[in-house]
Amino acid sequence: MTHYDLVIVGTGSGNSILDQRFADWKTAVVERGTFGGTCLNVGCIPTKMFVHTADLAATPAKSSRFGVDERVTGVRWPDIRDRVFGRIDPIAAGGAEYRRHHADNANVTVYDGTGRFTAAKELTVTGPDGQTRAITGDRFVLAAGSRPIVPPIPGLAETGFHTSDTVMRLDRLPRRLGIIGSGFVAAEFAHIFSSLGVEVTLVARSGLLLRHEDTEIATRYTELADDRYDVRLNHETIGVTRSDTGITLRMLSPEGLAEVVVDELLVAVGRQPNSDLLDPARTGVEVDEAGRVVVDEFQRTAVDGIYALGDLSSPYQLKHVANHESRVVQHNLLHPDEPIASDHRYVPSAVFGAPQIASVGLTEEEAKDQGVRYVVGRQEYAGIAYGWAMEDTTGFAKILADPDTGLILGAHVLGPQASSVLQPVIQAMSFGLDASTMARGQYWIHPALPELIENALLNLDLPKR
Ligand SMILES: Cc1cc2nc3c(=O)[nH]c(=O)nc-3n(C[C@H](O)[C@H](O)[C@H](O)COP(=O)(O)OP(=O)(O)OC[C@H]3O[C@@H](n4cnc5c(N)ncnc54)[C@H](O)[C@@H]3O)c2cc1C
Ligand SMILES: NC(=O)c1ccc[n+]([C@@H]2O[C@H](COP(=O)([O-])OP(=O)(O)OC[C@H]3O[C@@H](n4cnc5c(N)ncnc54)[C@H](O)[C@@H]3O)[C@@H](O)[C@H]2O)c1
Repeated sequence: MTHYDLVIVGTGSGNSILDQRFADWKTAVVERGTFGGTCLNVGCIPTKMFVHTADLAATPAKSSRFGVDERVTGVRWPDIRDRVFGRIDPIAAGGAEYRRHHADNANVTVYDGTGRFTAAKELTVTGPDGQTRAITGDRFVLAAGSRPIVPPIPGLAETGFHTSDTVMRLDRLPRRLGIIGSGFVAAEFAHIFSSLGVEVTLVARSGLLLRHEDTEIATRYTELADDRYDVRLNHETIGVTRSDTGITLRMLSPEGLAEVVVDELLVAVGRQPNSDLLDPARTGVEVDEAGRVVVDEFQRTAVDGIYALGDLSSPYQLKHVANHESRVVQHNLLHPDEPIASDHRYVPSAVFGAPQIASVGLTEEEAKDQGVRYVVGRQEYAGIAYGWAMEDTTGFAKILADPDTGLILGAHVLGPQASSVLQPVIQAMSFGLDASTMARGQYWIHPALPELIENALLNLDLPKR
C-alpha cells in the first residue's frame, strides 16, 4: 500500500490546489471521470459557450424593431457542438497530461478510478478495469463534486433520457425537447435549444420557475418563459414511455391528467453530492442529511488533516464558491497553524437564460422571514438610456438596503447582461460600502448599463448623507 503526504480526490476545483509549494509533498490525485471536473467538461464553460451561440441565434427575431431585418437561415448543430468541445476537450486532455507527465508534477501520481474510503485515512481506488489499489495519506482533500439527480419516475430508465452531462453532445437537434425541472439547468438549456429552433416544453412541479430567486424576479421570468416555451406549471411527471411517435410524458396537473410528446428528454431536477461514492464515514468524516460532507469555516472535516470543498460539501454548488474554497484549503494545507476561513457572506449567482438573472444577498421574502428591516429601490431597464437603445421593456433591478445604515442587504437583476451589471453591488456588499456612498461617491459611465444599478440605489428611500 503506497502512502502519500496528500491525496486529492476529484480534479475539478481540487486540481487547482497543487503548485510548486507542494513540490516536495508526495501526492496522489484520484479521478473517476474526465480530468477537469464538471465546470470545464459538462458545466459552466460549455453551457455558456452554447448560451452565447443561442443569444446570436435569437437576435434576428428581435432585430426588426430596430429597422434591421435579419433572418436565421441555418443552424448547423454539428458545427455549434464541435466548436464548443473542440475547444474544451483538448484543455481537459492537456490538464491530465500535465499532471501525469510534466516535470512540475514529478511528485504527483494520478490514479484513474473511483476512490472509496475503506478504513481510517485509507482510500481504495477501483479503476475502469475493475482493479483495486489501496492508498493511504496523512492529509486528504475531498473535492468529489456532485452529479445530476435522477428522480424515481416510472419508465424513465427504460425510456432513456439526458442530463446536463450528455445533452450538449447530441448527434442532432431534436424537433421537440421536454425538460423536467425548473431551476438553473432547465432555464439555461430551454434558452439554448429554443433559440436553435427546438420546440421546448418545460415541466415544473411547482407554480413558479426559478423559485429560489426573489419572487418578483421569478414571477417576471416565468411570464417571459411562458411566451417562449410551452411551460407546464404545477405538473408532476408520473410516467414516461417511448413509442414510434416519440417520448410521452404523463403528468398530473390541477386540471387532471395531461400528456406531452417530445423527441428528447432532459432531466434537470438538481444535483446530489458524490459522498455516497466516497463513503467518508469509513474514515470518520460526517455527512449531513443532504449528503454533504460536513466542514467548518476552515473547510476542515472533523478528522485532522481531511478537508472538503466545492459541491461535495457546499450548499451553493457554484464554481466561484468551489474555487474560493479550494484557495482556502490550499492555504490551510500549507499553514495549518494559521488557517483562514471561507467567506460565504455574499455569494452571488447568475442564471444565463433569456433574460439573464443575477442575484446576491437576501431576497425580499428572506428579509421578511428573518424579520430584517429593509427598504427597496427599483429601476427598470426601460428607464435608462442603454435600456432605450436596447428596446428592453421587461428587465429591472431591485435592491434591498438597511433603512438605518444604508448597507445593501440584497440585489436582484433580470435583463441584458445581468451577470455583469450586478458585479459592483457584490463589491459594495463585500467591502461594506453603503448604498448612498456607492451611488454618489463615484462616476457611473454614461450611458452604460450599470446606470441601472446607480438609479436603483438612488431610488432607495434612505436618509440623505
Ligand atoms: C450544466 C451546468 C452548468 C453550470 N454552470 C455554472 C455557472 O455558470 N456558474 C457557476 O458558478 N457554476 C455553474 N455550475 C456549477 C459548477 O459546475 C459546480 O459548482 C462546480 O464545477 C463544482 O466543482 P467541484 O470541484 O466541487 O466538483 P467537480 O468539478 O464536479 O469535480 C469533482 C470531480 O470528482 C470526481 N469524482 C467524484 N467522485 C469521485 C470518487 N469517488 N473518486 C474519484 N473521483 C471522483 C468527478 O469525476 C469530478 O471530476 C454548473 C453546473 C452544471 C451541471
Ligand atoms: N449559472 C449557474 O451558475 C448554474 C447553471 C447550472 C447549474 N448550476 C448549479 O447546478 C445546480 C443544479 O442545477 P439544477 O437546475 O439541476 O437544480 P436546481 O436546484 O437549480 O433546480 C432543480 C429544480 O427541480 C425541481 N425538482 C426537484 N425534484 C423534481 C421532480 N422530481 N420533478 C420535477 N421537478 C423537480 C426543484 O423544485 C427545482 O426547482 C444548481 O443548483 C446550481 O447551483 C449553476
